[in-house]
Amino acid sequence: MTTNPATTKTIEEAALRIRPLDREAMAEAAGRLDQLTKPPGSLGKLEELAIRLAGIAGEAAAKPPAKAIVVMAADHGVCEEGVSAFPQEVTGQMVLNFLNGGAAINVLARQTGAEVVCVDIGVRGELADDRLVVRKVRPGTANMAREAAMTREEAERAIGIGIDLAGELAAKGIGLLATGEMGIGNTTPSAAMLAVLSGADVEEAVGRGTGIDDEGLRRKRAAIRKAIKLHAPDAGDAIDVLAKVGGLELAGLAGLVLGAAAHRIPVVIDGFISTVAALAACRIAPLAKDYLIASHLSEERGHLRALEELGLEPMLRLGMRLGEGSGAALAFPLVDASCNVLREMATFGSAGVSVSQG
Ligand SMILES: Cc1cc2ncn([C@H]3O[C@H](COP(=O)(O)O)[C@@H](O)[C@H]3O)c2cc1C
Ligand SMILES: O=C(O)c1cccnc1
Repeated sequence: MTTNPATTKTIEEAALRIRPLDREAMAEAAGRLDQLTKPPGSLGKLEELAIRLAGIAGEAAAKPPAKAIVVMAADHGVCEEGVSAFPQEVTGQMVLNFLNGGAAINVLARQTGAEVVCVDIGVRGELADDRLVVRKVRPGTANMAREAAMTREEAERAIGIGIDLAGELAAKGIGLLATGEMGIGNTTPSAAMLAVLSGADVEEAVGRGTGIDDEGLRRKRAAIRKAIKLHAPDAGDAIDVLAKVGGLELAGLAGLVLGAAAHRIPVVIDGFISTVAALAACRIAPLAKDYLIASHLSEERGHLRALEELGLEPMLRLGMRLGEGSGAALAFPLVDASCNVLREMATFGSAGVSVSQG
C-alpha cells in the first residue's frame, strides 16, 4: 500500500509529542482536595477528574477551559448494503443543519458556551458554505463489503487533518476538545473496527444505530462479517483497520485525539462512534488514553465494550444514542465543576471548620 511520507511523519510526530501526565501537579491537586471543606473523596468522580485535569495541564487549579466540539462529517459506501434506517443524503442535510444552529449538538453546545466546528472530511457532493471547514479527503468511502473503505494514504491524510485541526484550535486558545460526528451508516464501520481491535464477536459489537429493524440488523452484521473476511485487517495496526473497514470521520477523530493529547488538551469523548475512533488513536499512541474523558454511556450495543477496551468509565448514563458530540457537550459542565471546586472551595483552615476525628 502506498503512503505519503509527510502525513506518516505528522502522525509519528504527534504520537511522540504525547507525554505522560504530570504526577507532581496531580499530587498537589489531590492534597488540596483533601483540605477542602468536605469529607475526603466525597465529590467522587469530580475529584478524580480534577486530579487528572491537573495532570494534563501541569498545574493544580486551572481555570475552566474554552471549549470546542469538532463534528467530523463523512459518507459511507457501505450504506449500499442497507445498514442504516436513514438515507445517505441526511449526512449533508444535517451538516447544513449544524451550520444553521438547529441540531441537538448546537442547542447543547450553546448551553455551555462551546463552539461547534463542523468539518467536511468526506461528505458526498459539494457543500458550499463559508462556515464549513472543508478538508475533504474523498467524497465518501467505498463499500467495505466489496472493497477497502479507503487507501492507507487516505486514512493517514484524514488522521493528519484531525491532528492539524487540534493544533489550530489549541493555537486559538481552546483548552478542551470534544469529539462529534455525522455520517449516515457510520455505526457499521465503528462496529467492524471494534470487532477487529477488541476481538469481540460481531454480534456483540453491532447495534441498531439510527434504529434499523431485525432484517436490517442481519444485513449489517453480514456486511461487517463479509468486509472483515475480505480484507483481513491487521488488529495490531489501527491505521490498517481504519483504512479497510473504517471511515473518514473516524480517522479524523482519531487524529483529533492524537493532536489534542500532543498539545496537552483533554478530549471529552462522545458515544459509540467517537469511542471507537479514540480506541484507534490509543492503539497508535497508548499514552493518549490519559487525555480522554468518557462523557456518557450510549445505548448503542458495543459502546460499553469499547469503553472497557480503553479502561474508561463514563460519567453520565442518559439512555442517549445520537452522536454529534451530544453526550460530550452534556459533560462539559462537569469539567467546569471539577475546576471550580479546586479553585473556589474554602479549606478547613480558611473557613474555620473542624477536621475529621478519624
Ligand atoms: C437526523 C439524524 C441526525 C443524526 N445525528 C447523529 N446521527 C447519528 O446517526 C448516524 C449513525 O447511525 P447509522 O449507522 O444507523 O446510520 C450518524 O450520522 C450519527 O452521527 C444522526 C442520524 C440522523 C438520522
Ligand atoms: O453512540 C453513538 O455515538 C451513536 C449511537 C447511535 C447512532 N448514532 C450515534
